[in-house]
Amino acid sequence: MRILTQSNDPELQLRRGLPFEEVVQIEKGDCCNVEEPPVKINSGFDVAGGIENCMWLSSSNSYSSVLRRQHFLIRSLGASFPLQTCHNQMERIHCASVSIPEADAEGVIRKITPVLDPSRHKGQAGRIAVIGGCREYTGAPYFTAISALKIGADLSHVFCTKDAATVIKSYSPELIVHPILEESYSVREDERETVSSYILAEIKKWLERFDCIVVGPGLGRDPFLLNCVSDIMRHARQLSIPIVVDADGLYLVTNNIDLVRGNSLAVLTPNVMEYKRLLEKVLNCDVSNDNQSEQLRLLSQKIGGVTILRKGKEDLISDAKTVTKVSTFGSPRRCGGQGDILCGSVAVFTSWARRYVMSGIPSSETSLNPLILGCVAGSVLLRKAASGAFLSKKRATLTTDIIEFLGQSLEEICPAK
Ligand SMILES: NC(=O)C1=CN([C@@H]2O[C@H](COP(=O)(O)OP(=O)(O)OC[C@H]3O[C@@H](n4cnc5c(N)ncnc54)[C@H](OP(=O)(O)O)[C@@H]3O)[C@@H](O)[C@H]2O)[C@@H](O)CC1
Ligand SMILES: Nc1ncnc2c1ncn2[C@@H]1O[C@H](COP(=O)(O)OP(=O)(O)OP(=O)(O)O)[C@@H](O)[C@H]1O
Ligand SMILES: [Mg+2]
Repeated sequence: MRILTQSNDPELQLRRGLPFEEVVQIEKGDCCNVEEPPVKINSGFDVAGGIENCMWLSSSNSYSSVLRRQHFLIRSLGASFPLQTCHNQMERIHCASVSIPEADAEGVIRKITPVLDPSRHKGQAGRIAVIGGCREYTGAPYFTAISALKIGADLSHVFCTKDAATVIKSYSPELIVHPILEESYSVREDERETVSSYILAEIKKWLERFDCIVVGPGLGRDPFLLNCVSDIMRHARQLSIPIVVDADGLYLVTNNIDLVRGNSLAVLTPNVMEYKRLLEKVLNCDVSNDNQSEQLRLLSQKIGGVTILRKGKEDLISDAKTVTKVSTFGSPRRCGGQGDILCGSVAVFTSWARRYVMSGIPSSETSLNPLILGCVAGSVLLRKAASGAFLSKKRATLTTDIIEFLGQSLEEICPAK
């Protein structure tokens, strides 16, 4: 038997003309007769003699049946490999790649979505704040804030610059827009200290009322503005307010990772590029497609266990302890703004998941990190709304169309009693 020595990717093996061998699942600790000694999986434990979750591929069957069987066996593994130490050249795991378990995302939504109880009052279904919106970007903070409302939050605030405030207010009377932030061009050098103190004091009046804040959509990269937002993030952390960091908030955090390091109430939602930049900065390595699960978990661990939702064709989610994914629904349309919807969705569901977990209802979900639950729920709802919008609008699908499908998508998963 030969373990895949070149790569986890059977297709790559094929291209290299290497033969496959019988697909065999080896139970943990089994010994097996292999012509070659088992390859050491550099994961802090020795597999010589006993095999830990290794896979072989068969040369007797056709490639597709091999791949099918391999996927079946991998799914049955459901294993979580121990952490890999990350060198500049990620050590390759010499076993077929292990698929990441799919979350029961709709089940999570049904569990954590609160009933519309007539005895509850305004605000109890969620108060969300978006910190973002500048001269250049006004759509993103609107997408995030209105999505939170459309999903079921009671109040949605936007803290943005003066230039952006009038524009965002004009998009919707539903949003409470605070023109508090400033960019460098509108602040004299000698006033910066005073202005940034004023900005923090103004936001402090509101912060502790929020169940979750989203930092980044349409924030832009103005140094003065980002410095003020850093102070706001530190204050939110002192108040133990959950925080979702997206878009230019990730630009800020990637360059100041201590803003979120070790914050168990922080969720990062990087897209492909933002993830690449974060990985380079924190782990000093490239994105590896061979062991996405371990790499994501290691990244989260290196940042002290923050929850990371790696956006993409499949949304991968980890808090360094668990790794799960959401790959259902989705649409082939890649219009700008879908990530903004996602972080608004994650913010609402995270606040609901925390209430659910703190309610003490005995359930398998209550043992999970509520931020993981919020990411799973936030992701599947965005993806379901995107697929609904695409079915109706096809290539003309816009982010505003997807937002219009959020309510119906949630209703289909979890009907309002
Ligand atoms: N209507 C509005 O107001 C909206 C405002 N928004 C706000 O804009 C700000 C910047 O956000 P962003 O997404 O444009 O910047 P970022 O993600 O750094 O991409 C930079 C470059 O990376 C690349 N790239 C991106 N994705 C990739 C992929 N999947 N796979 C491969 N490559 C990929 C791509 O480069 P290229 O393709 O040109 O090589 C892209 O140009 C931020 O504050 C956000 O909130 C947006 O939310 C949209 C709606
Ligand atoms: N190739 C894909 N196929 C299906 N769904 C995808 C694909 N890429 C992303 N998605 C879905 O779209 C969501 C947003 O991902 P995207 O990469 O567009 O974020 P973003 O670049 O931050 O968006 P924004 O334009 O708002 O900044 C993801 O959470 C994922 O569910
Ligand atoms: Mg984005």
